[in-house]
Amino acid sequence: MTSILSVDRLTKTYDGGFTALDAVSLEINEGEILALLGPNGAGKTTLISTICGIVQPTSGTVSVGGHDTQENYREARKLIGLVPQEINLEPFEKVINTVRFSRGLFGKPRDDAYLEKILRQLSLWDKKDDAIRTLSGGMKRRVLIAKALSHEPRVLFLDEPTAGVDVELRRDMWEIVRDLSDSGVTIILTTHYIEEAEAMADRVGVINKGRILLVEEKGDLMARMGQKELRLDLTDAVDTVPAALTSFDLELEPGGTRLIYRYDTRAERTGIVRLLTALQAEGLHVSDVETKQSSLEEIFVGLVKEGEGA
Ligand SMILES: Nc1ncnc2c1ncn2[C@@H]1O[C@H](COP(=O)(O)OP(=O)(O)OP(=O)(O)O)[C@@H](O)[C@H]1O
Repeated sequence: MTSILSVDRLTKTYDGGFTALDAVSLEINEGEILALLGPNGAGKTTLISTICGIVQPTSGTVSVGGHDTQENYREARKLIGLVPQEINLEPFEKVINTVRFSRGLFGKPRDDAYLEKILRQLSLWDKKDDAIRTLSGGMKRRVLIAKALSHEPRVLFLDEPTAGVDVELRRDMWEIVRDLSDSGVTIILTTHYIEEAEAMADRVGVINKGRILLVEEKGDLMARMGQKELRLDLTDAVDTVPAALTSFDLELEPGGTRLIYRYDTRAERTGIVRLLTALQAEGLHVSDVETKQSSLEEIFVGLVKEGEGA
């Protein structure tokens, strides 16, 4: 895997003395989709803005495609496209003109064929001559993406691409992001929606209070998320898990009347029926059952809490 973006101990302390980024290090691989998940005020926008050169870092370095953003800002910035959180478009401008103008800002020669390609990809081609103010909110967001892609960046940042967007548009956006990824663009998006990270990302990073708490393959996180607990209350207490049941992943709670069985919800067989049959064969009677899902949400909330306790 080739690294396209390298963030090394990036720290940002704002003028008032508030540290919004605290020694953040992150390696982004070419072609991946990374979702940065974090609560309000975690530092997501500050991180993106610092990488894109909108905010000056207090210390640390960022390099994009081998170009240091401090020493070689213009070269580094050319490789980055940024879709901001807020819609900041010129209402009376035509779609095509605003996208063409964005490309020009990066000193790229006019290339109508390329702009047609991205406008088509974003289902905006038939709106190219429409004034921005006549577009729906979802289309305006797509225009922001078209602008960000206009100079052919290799890395695209999407800051909260679906904040305040309805469920249907959110799904549209997910599809667009996947499409862009398939066309070879590396994507870093921020979100507070866990399901968004689940739906799109190859890797998920969790950020809170200016610190990266983890960066992990989504599959690994999902494997943890897939865990479910079955709690079985026994009529009579036992001292230990009976030998016949040791092949099951069972935990006996203190007091001896509750067994906890952990299983993978995505497995073809959960083993529950087998477990209940084995319990019966052992002469153990179950008086009540309860299940509990450990979700990515719980993992996320747990991580954030742990980080705060530290
Ligand atoms: N210009 C600034 N001066 C001082 N503090 C700032 C400035 N910009 C942001 N902050 C603070 O830095 C922290 C991180 O803000 P940031 O916008 O990066 O968070 P975020 O994770 O993007 O949040 P959200 O999800 O709400 O957009 C916040 O506490 C915010 O108040």
